[in-house]
Amino acid sequence: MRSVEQHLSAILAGLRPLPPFEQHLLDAHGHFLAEDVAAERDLPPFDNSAMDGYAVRLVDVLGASEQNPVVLSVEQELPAGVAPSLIELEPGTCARIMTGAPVPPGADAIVPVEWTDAGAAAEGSVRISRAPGLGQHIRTVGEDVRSGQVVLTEGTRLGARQIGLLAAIGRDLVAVRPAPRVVVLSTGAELVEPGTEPAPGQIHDSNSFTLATAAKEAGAEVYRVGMVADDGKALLDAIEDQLIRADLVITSGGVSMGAYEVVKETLGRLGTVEFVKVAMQPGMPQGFGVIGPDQTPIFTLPGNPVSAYVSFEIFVKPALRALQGLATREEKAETAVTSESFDSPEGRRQFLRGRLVRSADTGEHAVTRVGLASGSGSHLMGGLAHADCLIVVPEDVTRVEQGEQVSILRLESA
Ligand SMILES: Nc1nc2c(c(=O)[nH]1)N[C@H]1C(S)=C(S)[C@@H](COP(=O)(O)OP(=O)(O)OC[C@H]3O[C@@H](n4cnc5c(N)ncnc54)[C@H](O)[C@@H]3O)O[C@H]1N2
Ligand code: MOO
Repeated sequence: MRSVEQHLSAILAGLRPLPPFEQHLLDAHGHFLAEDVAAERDLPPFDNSAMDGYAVRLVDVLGASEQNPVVLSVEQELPAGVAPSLIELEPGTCARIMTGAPVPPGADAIVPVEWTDAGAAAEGSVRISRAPGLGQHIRTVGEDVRSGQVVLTEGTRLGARQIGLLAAIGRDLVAVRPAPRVVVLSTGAELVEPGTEPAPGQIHDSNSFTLATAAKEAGAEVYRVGMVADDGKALLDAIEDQLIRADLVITSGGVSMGAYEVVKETLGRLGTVEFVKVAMQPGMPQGFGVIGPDQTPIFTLPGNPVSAYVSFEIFVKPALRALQGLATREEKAETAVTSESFDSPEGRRQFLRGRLVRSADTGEHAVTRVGLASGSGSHLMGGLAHADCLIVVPEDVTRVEQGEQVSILRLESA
């Protein structure tokens, strides 16, 4: 049997990041940057006012107070957007200025309009009753971002705040990784679509829904094909039809030891997909390889619903990250104290469904505690839906006692 690490390494060795492409800002949203972005100009690009008020020479207004106001003649009018042909502020004068307007040469502080009579007393002059500090209310050139500074690094996911920064420094196009296009199909003669009444012996296909939405949560663009009959030709035809729009294919079912293991039998014959046993529970029977003219990677996950999901978390998610040019796992290893005792199979890494327990009094947990969300059966979907982490029990541990530290992997929810 292969270890989890050996199988993951074998998978990652066969994957390259998808080629980057240039996108307009709005379309780049949600994608990962494929370049370091440096600012081509300073931000703010020029000294400008943070207040509606009056640009002054500080020496002219020092000591101004309600009792001893200073009166200055208003020689300039500076709305935001004025051309930079600014005139030097003469001593004893000031400029009426709006928020965002460039500060004229000579001015070294802004008096907010609230500290003045707004020119009410006499035409062409303003009465100032309070002095600002040196440079007060002036936003200086480059104080936010310097020209040449790297503002966002490769691998950053572009959300609203990052897109806003790119726009602020004047970028309209950025190189990003495309969302991997993932095709999901399920095999099994017993499967029917949700919303239809299963005949005796039939069950609803849940794997293709779990896997499609998990792939979407991991940043993929997903095509759920649904169910394919347990027939080798139908399976190959369905996969070949889909390859045109796939950067990655995921199947579930048909990979263990049964008499009708269509995936294993059909893809095994191609010689490019390897079927192995991995020392884990759930998720022991695994397949990975490439298929078609473009050597599209394909995962053949086990059919048991929890096995398929755990296999996705442990193997497919890192692969989707690799296709997007990212390090394989984002999360740091965490630990928690178990509130229950349980057994674990020898020689296999067990991934149990866990639920973090919040302390009733504070709502905080200085020590993270975790309980079981369900038993370890690979068919128990109810418990999986209520889990918020996987408890990871090493291969050589067969018993965990209540109160012991265990490793956990947090599960994301939409
Ligand atoms: N003799 C052995 N039997 C089994 C072994 C083994 O080593 N020797 N391994 C077991 C383990 S572990 C797993 S996991 C499963 C893997 O089975 P397959 O990948 O071949 O999947 P199926 O046989 O098609 O289905 C297994 C189980 O899951 C249900 N299923 C399948 N697809 C779906 C779906 N899309 N939605 C919901 N449920 C699905 C299916 O009905 C079966 O109950 O093999 C064990 N057996
Ligand atoms: O290894 Mo299977 O995936 O436990 O149910």
